[in-house]
Amino acid sequence: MSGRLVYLMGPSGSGKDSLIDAARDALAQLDCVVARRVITRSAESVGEAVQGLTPLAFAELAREGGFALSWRANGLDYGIPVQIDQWLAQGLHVLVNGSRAHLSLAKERYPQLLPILLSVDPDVLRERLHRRGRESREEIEARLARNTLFAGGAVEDESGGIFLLDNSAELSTTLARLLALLGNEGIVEKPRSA
Ligand SMILES: Nc1ncnc2c1ncn2[C@@H]1O[C@H](COP(=O)(O)OP(=O)(O)OP(=O)(O)O)[C@@H](O)[C@H]1O
Ligand SMILES: O=P(O)(O)OC[C@H]1O[C@H](OP(=O)(O)O)[C@H](O)[C@@H]1O
Repeated sequence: MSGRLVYLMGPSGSGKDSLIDAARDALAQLDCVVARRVITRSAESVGEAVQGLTPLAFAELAREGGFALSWRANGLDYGIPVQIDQWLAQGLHVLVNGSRAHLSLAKERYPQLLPILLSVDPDVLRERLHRRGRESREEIEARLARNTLFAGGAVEDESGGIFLLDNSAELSTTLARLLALLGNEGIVEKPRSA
């Protein structure tokens, strides 16, 4: 039986990495693996544990079929290693930190994927990006501007089967709601044989 791809997306700064980190132990109990992304981001950047590659090395890996999913955003290339297909085939669930713009292509490859959109109040988002301090002021403005591409669009629409998760308040509240959602979708701890 194959596992389910959990596709977590949302604006830069909405808290995807924080939520994934907070959920890591609980996800392991649910046989849900978190995919490690490959990003052409400099190794000095603060943030999630990713594999950093040069644009050239990234392109080479993409040509060799190394990515199950890949996209370009915020001036960077992002890739999800093709290894996730093995995990899914083994019955493990896989959570990816995805891109809103890439959702429709991701759905083509993984029709059963569970799309979750993390959102946050715009003023809170700006404040969190500045406080995190990973990007320059200009880069932060570009990231905030990118959100207008999605405002009011299909990706915000729950009727398209996308689950909306608000992270404007406490992370622990968002975590509890994420785990409840996964449970409702049948992603539950498997009974262990003695
Ligand atoms: N519920 C929350 N309450 C307060 N601060 C939060 C909350 N969730 C996340 N943060 C903080 O907001 C900032 C952005 O969070 P995070 O880096 O997890 O976002 P992200 O969606 O992964 O962004 P990106 O896509 O750019 O990597 C971080 O400094 C994080 O500590
Ligand atoms: O704007 P959209 O298409 O949703 O996504 C763009 C990409 O930017 C963010 O990454 P990061 O802030 O560079 O870590 C997201 O995680 C995503 O991968």
